[in-house]
Amino acid sequence: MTYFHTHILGFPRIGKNREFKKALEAYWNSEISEQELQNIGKDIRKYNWEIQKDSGLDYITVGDFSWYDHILETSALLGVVPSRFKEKIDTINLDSLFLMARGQSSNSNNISACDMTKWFNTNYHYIVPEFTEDQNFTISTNTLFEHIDEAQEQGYLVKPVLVGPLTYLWLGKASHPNFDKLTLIKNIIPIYNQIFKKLKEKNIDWVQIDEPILTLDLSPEWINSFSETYQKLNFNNLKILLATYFGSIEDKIEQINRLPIHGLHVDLCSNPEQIESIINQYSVDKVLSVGVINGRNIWKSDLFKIESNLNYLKNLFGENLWISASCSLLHSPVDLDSEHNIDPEIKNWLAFAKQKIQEISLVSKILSNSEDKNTNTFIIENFKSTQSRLKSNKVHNSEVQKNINLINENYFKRKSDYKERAQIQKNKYNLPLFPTTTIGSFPQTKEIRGLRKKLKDKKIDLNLYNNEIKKNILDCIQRQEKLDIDVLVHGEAERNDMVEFFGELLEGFIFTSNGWVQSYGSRCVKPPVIYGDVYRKKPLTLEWTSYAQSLTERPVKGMLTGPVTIISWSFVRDDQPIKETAKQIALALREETIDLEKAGIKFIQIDEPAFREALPLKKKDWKNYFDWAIPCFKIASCGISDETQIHTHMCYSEFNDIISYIAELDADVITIECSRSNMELLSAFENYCYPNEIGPGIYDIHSPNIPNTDLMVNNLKKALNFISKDKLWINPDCGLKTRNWPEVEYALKNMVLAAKELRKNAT
Ligand SMILES: Nc1nc2c(c(=O)[nH]1)N[C@@H](CNc1ccc(C(=O)N[C@@H](CCC(=O)N[C@@H](CCC(=O)N[C@@H](CCC(=O)O)C(=O)O)C(=O)O)C(=O)O)cc1)CN2
Ligand code: MET
Ligand SMILES: [Zn+2]
Repeated sequence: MTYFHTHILGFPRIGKNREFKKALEAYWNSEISEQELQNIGKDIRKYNWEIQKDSGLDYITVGDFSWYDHILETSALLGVVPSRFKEKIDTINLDSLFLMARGQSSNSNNISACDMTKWFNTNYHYIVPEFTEDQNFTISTNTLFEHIDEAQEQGYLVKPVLVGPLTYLWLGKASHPNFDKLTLIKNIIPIYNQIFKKLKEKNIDWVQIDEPILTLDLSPEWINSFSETYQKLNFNNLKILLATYFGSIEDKIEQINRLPIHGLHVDLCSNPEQIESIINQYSVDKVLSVGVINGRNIWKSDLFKIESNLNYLKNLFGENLWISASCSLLHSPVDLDSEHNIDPEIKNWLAFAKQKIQEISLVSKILSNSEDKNTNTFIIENFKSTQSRLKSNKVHNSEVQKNINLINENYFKRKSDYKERAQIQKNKYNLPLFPTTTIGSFPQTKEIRGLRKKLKDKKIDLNLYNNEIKKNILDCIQRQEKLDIDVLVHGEAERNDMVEFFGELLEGFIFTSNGWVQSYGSRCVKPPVIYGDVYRKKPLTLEWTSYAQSLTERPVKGMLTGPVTIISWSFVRDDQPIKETAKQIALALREETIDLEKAGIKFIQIDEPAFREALPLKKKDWKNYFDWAIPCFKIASCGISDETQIHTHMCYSEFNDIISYIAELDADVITIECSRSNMELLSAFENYCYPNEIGPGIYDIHSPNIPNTDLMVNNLKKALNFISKDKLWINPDCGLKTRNWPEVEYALKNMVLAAKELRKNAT
């Protein structure tokens, strides 16, 4: 009987009940000691490893745990600390990691945090390494080795995971634009060799090296550097499993096959077709680990389908075929067994990280024709679930289909073009030059969150909850009036999250009680699940927005999340193309904008912060994406009259290469994050002659450091080099929900003063 090894690339580090978040924040608030924090980490790892062992995985993956982020952890391992921290960091310890991730602000000394950015096309964020030309690398922490000892002491067969040297370099930023960070590879290789030596001393057999950049469009220099680097790495008789994920490596399989590695992991969920090229070019004498269980969604896998797809590979590779999930399970919630409120029919269709591990094990058993009774029971259960989902009448709704069929070209067009609209809007609203606004959310205080928790636990009723939220909205409006902001917002107090909130209100979604996924550091999200056709049964935001507008003479901007972002930050259906689901969401949002307009709301923002992140990793796939993403935004935003002003907001964006597509969205105003690039990002808007109005974020809301008015004025003057004065808005770079009120009031006071200062000079 042939045996097929099983493993995962990584497991969520947040614990079954977000023990990670709670411990981390308690430690930062000095409520627990470092020892207590470390003990909680140990418990989480123990739990994670037990799950892998109990399900019968052959290797336990170690090295995926970090108290903040695994790229930051790699920087710590390799001793990469930006010079501004050097005075504070002697030897690298846990606090050094937090200092780099969060920066430090004190009266005397502000040290800015390292940049944080999106992890490929996911909603996870990593801390960006910073490299200088004379960058030194030395092994500087023992965390990885200690975790290996810990797992071995518990009796596990350990497969450590390392971020590959080229992926690590690629993800970092060079200290100045003319310095090619790839030249640093020669300094990194010896350190990896020392790490391999240490791993060998620990009797490690297989090591997983993650090189996900192999799924990107890479320049020839970077591709060639793979063979040079891997030739120079001295694996010390360790066996190397090179892990790729999030896309296809078919364009590089020839080079990969020549690397002195012993195994390759490929993601057959994001790109099943690549298997053809792999079969043709990859040597069957090496291990092929197939990622057949999707690490990015929550659906039970169809095990029979997987089996039939793998039959050919099974014969070809024999025992060299390994079974795994497509990518690290970091992107899945931990355990479906913690869910007690999901409709049982739908719950039966789901699998979280723990259940996905069981599926991996089952696939291996099915392939080996294992006859044990347990396996058979599971397989029959799996078959029943997948059939039940296929046949359920909960999924399809003919009314929704009818409305989708009504979509015609008028749905994608505002009545007049931007120039005419702008004139109409200018005459009507009479806003000052350089109008001020914010991005939507105001502080989500402990009280607001506590209130929602009490509502959930049925300790208060909905009436009381709504009244308390109304008080918050009133307070938020009054504070904005006092600050003299021009276009107000209601503050989003009623929203747990900008996507989950809409998921809870729209039909076709379910939401979980405990399906948390790490987004960055201690911050998590609970992505809602789209299981069926989406539609709007009743207005979503109308009541809150109208209430806010009733409290003030100033305009209140309605606040919606756009179709691309709702899709990207939810778990989506895999039984129809994403663009179909996006269209349904767009129609629901269109109905909402029409209702808002009818109720007298003159400004409506449709947030699309995930517009860039959702872009396919390879340029050849961009057109396909824009062909649905842009029309969906337009379906949502074009149902209203010329005088209603549409805003959109994007953050974490590299705009240069997609600016023309952003212009196609034709939002009247776009507010964007660019304070961290010192307004340089705006050159894209200038070069392209961006036609509509722009609000470049004037300060970084992710940091507690707040610039004074002079600095803001300076930055705005820079912005005026790129944007004409009649098109410039003034706003922070993102929502303010993670900040506290004193910070927010101080920052916005400075911001409004900066606007006034600029107006003085402009007239
Ligand atoms: N989905 C999404 N993705 C995004 C963003 C975003 O806003 N949403 N922004 C960017 C940055 N990412 C972010 C991700 C998460 C958070 C964030 O603040 N998350 C909160 C959770 C938000 C939430 O759901 N809050 C719930 C409360 C959930 C909770 O923890 N409840 C406590 C009790 C509440 C208390 O007493 O404090 C419990 O159950 O024990 C609510 O407000 O109702 C957190 O981790 O703390 C911020 C930014 C990019 N990606
Ligand atoms: C991540 S983008 C956030 C936009 C949202 N309107 C907010 O202000 O929080
Ligand atoms: Zn934002």
